[in-house]
Amino acid sequence: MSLKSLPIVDLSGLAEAADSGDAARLTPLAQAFGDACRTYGFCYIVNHGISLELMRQAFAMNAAFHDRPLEEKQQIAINKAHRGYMAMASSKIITSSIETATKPNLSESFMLMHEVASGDEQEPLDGPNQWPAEPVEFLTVVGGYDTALRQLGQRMTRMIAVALGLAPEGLDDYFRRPTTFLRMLHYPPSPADAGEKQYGSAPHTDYGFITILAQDQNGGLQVRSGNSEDWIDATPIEGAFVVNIGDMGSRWTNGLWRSTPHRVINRSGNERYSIPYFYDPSCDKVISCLDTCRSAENPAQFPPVRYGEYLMERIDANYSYRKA
Ligand SMILES: O=C(O)CCC(=O)C(=O)O
Ligand SMILES: [Fe+2]
Repeated sequence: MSLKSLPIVDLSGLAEAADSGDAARLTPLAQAFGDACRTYGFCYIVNHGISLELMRQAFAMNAAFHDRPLEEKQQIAINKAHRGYMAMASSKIITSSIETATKPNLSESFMLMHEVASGDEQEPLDGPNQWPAEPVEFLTVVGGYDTALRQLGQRMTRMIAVALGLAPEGLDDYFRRPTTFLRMLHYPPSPADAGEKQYGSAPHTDYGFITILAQDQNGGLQVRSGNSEDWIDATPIEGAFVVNIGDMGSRWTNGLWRSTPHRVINRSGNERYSIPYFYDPSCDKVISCLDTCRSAENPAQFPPVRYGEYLMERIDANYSYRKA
């Protein structure tokens, strides 16, 4: 199958329906979202409840942070808990089944994860976040954005449960301590002489459950069309998020929902900023094929896996700082 543009799913009413666990009101949203996930693994969402103003403020912080001097950003260089600043060219996608990455990605980023107080660490990636001292509003704005996105992830998970034939609360237990990554990305313009395979983000699938991505107006994100070699532009829509299913989301659903390859090439000539938010299960949860996604004719394709173990394998393979 090939497609020209991603479907747009209207989530009006999600907050009330999800918070009250109202399956009947979640059903129409769940149907539209589930269709997109089965067919494309990608869609835009609109009327999702996050204000345009908050999105704009988060982008302003993204640009202001990356404008700070490199030495200052390096003071919060990414740590073993995967939190902090990742300099240009430090992530290369090794586990991609799509294409062997030959050059590091042309991007720098700031990674914020779910907060774990010092002394409360239980999992390999647990630990406190590293906040920059400048810009001074960063913690308040980005912390607020992170909280809002977590709530959206929670609500969408109730819709997703319904889409997968469960009660609205059917997946709640897996997300008691969700594993979250908020990544503030900066992509410089791709140089005019950039050769083949020089990407802002090389072709990959995401590891986790769902990704809720905000992008600026520059464009550059492309999504693979069906099983073909064509790429379609995820053209920016102001105020919308691009949502996609990650490998764990696909595995959980026995492959019924797709984890679709995507890539970024910033040909706009401008600095490009994006903020993906990865909303994943608690690390201590074992993910096995959902009962509603298997049958005698369609048995489970993947063995159960503890989410934390699966995640560490992917993270250790893809980030050079972990090998240092
Ligand atoms: O920057 C983007 O538009 C996409 C980023 C992405 O795919 C990722 O970080 O996994
Ligand atoms: Fe991605």
